[in-house]
Amino acid sequence: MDSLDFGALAHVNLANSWSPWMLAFGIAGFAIVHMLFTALGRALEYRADTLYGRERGCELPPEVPKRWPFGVDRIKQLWDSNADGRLLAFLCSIAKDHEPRNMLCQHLLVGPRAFHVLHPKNIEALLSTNFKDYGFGVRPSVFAPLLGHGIFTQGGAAWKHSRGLLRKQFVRAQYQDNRRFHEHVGNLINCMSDGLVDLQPLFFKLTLDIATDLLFGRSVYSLRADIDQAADSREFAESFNLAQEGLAKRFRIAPFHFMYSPSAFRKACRNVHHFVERYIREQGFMKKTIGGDNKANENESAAQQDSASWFIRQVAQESATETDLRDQLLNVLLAGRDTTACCLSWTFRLLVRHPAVMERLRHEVKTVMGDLTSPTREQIRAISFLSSVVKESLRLYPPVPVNNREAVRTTILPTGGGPDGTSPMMVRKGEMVFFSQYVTSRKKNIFGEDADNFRPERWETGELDDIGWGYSPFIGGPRQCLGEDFALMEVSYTIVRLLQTIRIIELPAGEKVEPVGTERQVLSLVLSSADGCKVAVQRY
Ligand code: HEM
Repeated sequence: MDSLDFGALAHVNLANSWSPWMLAFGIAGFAIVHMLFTALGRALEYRADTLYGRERGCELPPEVPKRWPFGVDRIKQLWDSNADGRLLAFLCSIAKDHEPRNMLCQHLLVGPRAFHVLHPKNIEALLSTNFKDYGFGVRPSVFAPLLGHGIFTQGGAAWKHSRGLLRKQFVRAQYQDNRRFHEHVGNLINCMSDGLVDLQPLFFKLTLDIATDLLFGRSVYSLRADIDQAADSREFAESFNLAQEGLAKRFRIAPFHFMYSPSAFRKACRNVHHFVERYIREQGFMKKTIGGDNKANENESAAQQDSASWFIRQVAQESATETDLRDQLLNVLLAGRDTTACCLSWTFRLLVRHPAVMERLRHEVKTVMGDLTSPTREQIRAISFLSSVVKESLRLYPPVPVNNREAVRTTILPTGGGPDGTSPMMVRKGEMVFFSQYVTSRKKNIFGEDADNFRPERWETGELDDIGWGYSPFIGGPRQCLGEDFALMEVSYTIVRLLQTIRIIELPAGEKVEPVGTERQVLSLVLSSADGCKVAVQRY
């Protein structure tokens, strides 16, 4: 019995002392088998993709030359040119080195292969024909702290829902008069007294005021900061700017974005969220959705539907929670605010440097408008040279100058591969495709020998009638900018009113005139001028 007892005891002890080891070995064994299977799966997938590409005649484009391991020299060049405010000029110079086809790929650090495509056929495949083969990669998590889940960061069914919901509101906005613009552009004009004015920061305030007015039905009135702006609106505007700067920093280091989340950035995001949530609650936009029943909103009175807050009310109807509603509005605010401000700012920078264009525009505004002071949509459309000026400004300075997508499955770009650059190119799952309207805009085989020059007349002669995917500052395909019409009307209205109310808007004495595209720029989420948009003004 005794010996039996000892044996049983020894067995138990042995089992106790061996079990953690066995567990560790088991886990390690499982991990190794898992890794082997994953590697095998990847190898098989890689081989199947290679065959798929070979059968379709796919070839790679040339690789961007690099001298140091992992392309560290290239990263340094990108970093330095960005710090110098000349990143896009640097990208253009690389494209020029590879004329005429400009199709390149590169590997940096240990990241996936990245393709750089400029050919309109490839842009069309990327954004339209093979739209479903691409996603945003890390974009959603880069933007998450401020934007949460909304149209700008979503994909798949969630994006489709957001798109359908918001599209209805933007269609409705097209039938509205320009009253909203009138008030805020009036505030802008009041901020300008005779002498030197930097228009760029004023345009950022203007577009924030207009966008918050459209989306929330309540403007934050940042152009009235020195008069009667409410304290909470001021805090929102400041926090939104700070949070956006933080997002731009995270975007710049995209694969390592999680490393940038300082407390000031997190606080700014929190302030923005609290402001919108408080407003939603105070106004009771979600009140009737308690218990998941938001049908009651459909019975809103006609007066409510017509009120200034129609946009937020409509979006609330199809939002499940307060957070969904908040996120959706912040997504649109981010998409629509800086882009429009940059467009206005570059347009005036160009106009004051091209006085003959400014003069002709003034003349056409006067001819159509006479002494009328509140331009309607129809009157704005009748000033046809205005649309050419804005188009040309968006060509040379697209507010979103560089963009990218990540392949969610292996797919094909129709051209650019092989020694003569005409073979299709295979993009494997996980690889990146970069495209740049800024660089494409300077291609002479698309826009002619004077592609680098500001010449709005090129849009009047019919020479660009077939431009198609060669010109897409609002991109195209299923994710085409929803605010295009709104933005163009906002920009046009502002230009008309400034020309009507300010007798002289010109280049200040001593201000530099550099060839288009050689000035210092700031590339954050959008493209702005490092030296602002300084003008000398004299009112009537
Ligand atoms: C000149 C001004 C503008 C330009 C150049 C512009 C450009 C763009 C571009 C390039 C995109 C695509 C981004 C991507 O998918 O990677 C986009 C998307 C979007 N834009 Fe604009 N935008 C402008 C103004 C506006 C305005 C004023 C609004 C709204 C008030 C707006 C709302 C949106 C929305 C909601 C999307 C997301 C569409 C989707 O993903 O389905 N944009 N815009």
